[in-house]
Amino acid sequence: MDLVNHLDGRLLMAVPKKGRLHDAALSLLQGSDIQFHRHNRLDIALCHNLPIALVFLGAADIPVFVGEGRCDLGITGQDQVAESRATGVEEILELGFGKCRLQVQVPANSDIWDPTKLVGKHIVSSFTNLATAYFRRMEEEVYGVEAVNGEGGMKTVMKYVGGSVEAACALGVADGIVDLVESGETMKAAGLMAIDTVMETQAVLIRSKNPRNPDLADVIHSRIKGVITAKKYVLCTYNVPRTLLPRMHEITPGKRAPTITSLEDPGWVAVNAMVEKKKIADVMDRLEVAGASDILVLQISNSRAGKD
Ligand SMILES: Nc1ncnc2c1ncn2[C@@H]1O[C@H](COP(=O)(O)OP(=O)(O)OP(=O)(O)O)[C@@H](O)[C@H]1O
Ligand SMILES: O=P(O)(O)OC[C@H]1O[C@H](OP(=O)(O)OP(=O)(O)O)[C@H](O)[C@@H]1O
Ligand SMILES: [Mg+2]
Repeated sequence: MDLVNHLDGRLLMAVPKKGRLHDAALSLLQGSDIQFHRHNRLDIALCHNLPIALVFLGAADIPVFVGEGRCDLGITGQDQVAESRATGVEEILELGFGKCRLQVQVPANSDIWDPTKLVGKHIVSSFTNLATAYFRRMEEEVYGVEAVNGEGGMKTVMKYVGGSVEAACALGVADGIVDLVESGETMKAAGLMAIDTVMETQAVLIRSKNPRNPDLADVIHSRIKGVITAKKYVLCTYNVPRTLLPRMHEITPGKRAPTITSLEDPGWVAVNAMVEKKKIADVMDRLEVAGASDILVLQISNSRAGKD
């Protein structure tokens, strides 16, 4: 198949080809009804039902491709967007997965508790741009702005490695590292401790500032937003005496406002409100105490909020 000719006129969407963001990104595409078949080993897949092609790339390369306008949309980490320094990229939607922190780490048995103590030493990271900017700030604290930006410049030595960054201290290559931490298991296993956070990150939907088909990019944005909202919220419905509505409104304000429907009994109303999944048990307890009855919670399989 001549894939290149088939790409003409299609919106190109970059998706992490492996790693921590791959599965969750594919599940978002599935929820958004972006149908495709990826041939074995091919990094480009045409969608059957939309004029879109998916491009499977490393998470670090995605902001670069989108920033240069070679792809129109992409899913990657905020850390990768910041590290790439891509200027042609907009972060348009936080996706709620791939949450972790980029942290400065040192051997747990070392006496370095303060990151300024790493100034002038050897640092290893996959995020050398972010780490360099961070240590420039530390050096400015230690030596003053002029000394750091003048002749001689940075004294901290920065080295790039593409993975398994945690091994660098044990191998004697680094005094400290800058790497991602989620559960802390990897850091602990490597005998390291975190002494500062460079940035918090999660996966984001990014968009080129000049997408090929802005209307289709908006449609995909809106579909993905709908899937995320549906995952985050449940629909809570209950009956309540009309006189208690002000209190109920406080407990379930909904996303915009709750929907109130009259019942045959003129003294009663039915209420529908979206509630964040993580708060629903507490909300149900409070509704019950406040006098609501027939409380039901329904899963939302998809959603579309419309224009804000
Ligand atoms: N432990 C983690 N928990 C949550 N999100 C993470 C974690 N590690 C990385 N990420 C996020 O995923 C992005 C891609 O990192 P990942 O390590 O999956 O990619 P990779 O290095 O291309 O793949 P691999 O490590 O499999 O070679 C990171 O930039 C970060 O945003
Ligand atoms: O705090 P934790 O839950 O242990 O997660 C953090 C680890 O996850 C990522 O590594 P990954 O699995 O991508 O391996 P890599 O180092 O080879 O990239 C990251 O680079 C950390 O090493
Ligand atoms: Mg990795």
